Amino acid sequence: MTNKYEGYYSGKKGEMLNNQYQIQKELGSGTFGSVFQCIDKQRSKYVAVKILRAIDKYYEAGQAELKTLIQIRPLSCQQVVEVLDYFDFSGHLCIVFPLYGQTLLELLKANEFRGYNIDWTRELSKSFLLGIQAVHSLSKVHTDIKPENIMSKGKPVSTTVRGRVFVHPPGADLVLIDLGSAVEVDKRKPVLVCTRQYRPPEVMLGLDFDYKLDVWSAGCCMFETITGRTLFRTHNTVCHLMQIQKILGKMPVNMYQQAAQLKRCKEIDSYDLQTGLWCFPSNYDEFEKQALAGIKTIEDELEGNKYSLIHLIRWMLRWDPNERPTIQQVLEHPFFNDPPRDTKGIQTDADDWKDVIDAFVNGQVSEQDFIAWWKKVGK
Ligand SMILES: Nc1ncnc2c1ncn2[C@@H]1O[C@H](COP(=O)(O)OP(=O)(O)OP(=O)(O)O)[C@@H](O)[C@H]1O
Repeated sequence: MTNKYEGYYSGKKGEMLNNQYQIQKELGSGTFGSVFQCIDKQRSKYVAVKILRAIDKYYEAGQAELKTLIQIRPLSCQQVVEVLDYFDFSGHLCIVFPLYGQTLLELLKANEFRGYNIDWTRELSKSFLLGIQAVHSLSKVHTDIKPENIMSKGKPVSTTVRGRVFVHPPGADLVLIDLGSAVEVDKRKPVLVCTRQYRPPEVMLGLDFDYKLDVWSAGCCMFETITGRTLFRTHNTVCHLMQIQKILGKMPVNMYQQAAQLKRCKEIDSYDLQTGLWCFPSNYDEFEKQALAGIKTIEDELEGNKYSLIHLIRWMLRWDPNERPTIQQVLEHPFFNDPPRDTKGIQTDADDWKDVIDAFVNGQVSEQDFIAWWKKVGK
């Protein structure tokens, strides 16, 4: 039955869709529709059926998602959701996917938000970055990279390491889902895309965005994978920009100048041109002040981890999208070539390299020079 006002389909257990898919239970729902676990009666296997809302704009969004899914199929990328079938059912566009395990958010929750160790973080990140790379190869920006849109392919398993149980995907197989917000890079419009916590500054400022939007969001997801914590926790744009400022330092003035010229950012008055700082808006919540006080620099937040990871996340989280690496550069970063290490041994390389780190943080060493040095010292 369709909810007349919101257009969601409320599927009942046992109901047949398209004479082939029998509904078992609802797996989740989002802005665009609901996802049900079903049994494919023809192939005798479980599948996930996304039933788009029966409202024109969501039907059209579903068609756009389908188009991207079909375009990406020839790449045979194992890290992007696969489309198995699609059909119209009572005015709802339905898309059939393999049944995956749990979202990265659910996995982090199952581990009580303790985060994964560095070796798991490397493998899990590589997996979803390859998914993003496939989307970018179609000249599209995903625009909604977040732990809820990254899923374990298989049913998660529990492993005990030194008395501690942790839940993880079998292998490190993750898959990027929800291509419903993907936009062609040439046809993108300066609209408010991306889920709040993973939204980069250029989107908040109303500037044009491109592939580097996904790089920012992926950096936030990598931070969350290693720490178990969401990097930016706020619902207010200015407070969000202030949190970024606390972590990364001052926003480049040219970004303010562009935003002021384009006049798409209604919070622009909270930027103080004299000090070059974002300042609390009049409508901020006391909670926002506390959240800001709890924020440290990336180096402090990730203290105790290998510097290659700290360096990479810092690079992915540059204010200026032009200074962020491409997904290709991310995947080629030394972090992904580090030999796996046991959690006990990883402590920190940072002490050995303090001078180079300081030079990088102070802007005296460029990314390229840093990587060249890195390769030279055999890392
Ligand atoms: N193939 C799948 N297997 C198992 N569960 C799935 C699958 N696809 C989606 N889900 C579940 O359904 C939820 C919603 O899916 P999806 O993100 O595609 O919907 P949406 O309406 O586009 O959401 P959003 O509002 O985030 O854009 C997911 O977070 C996940 O929990």
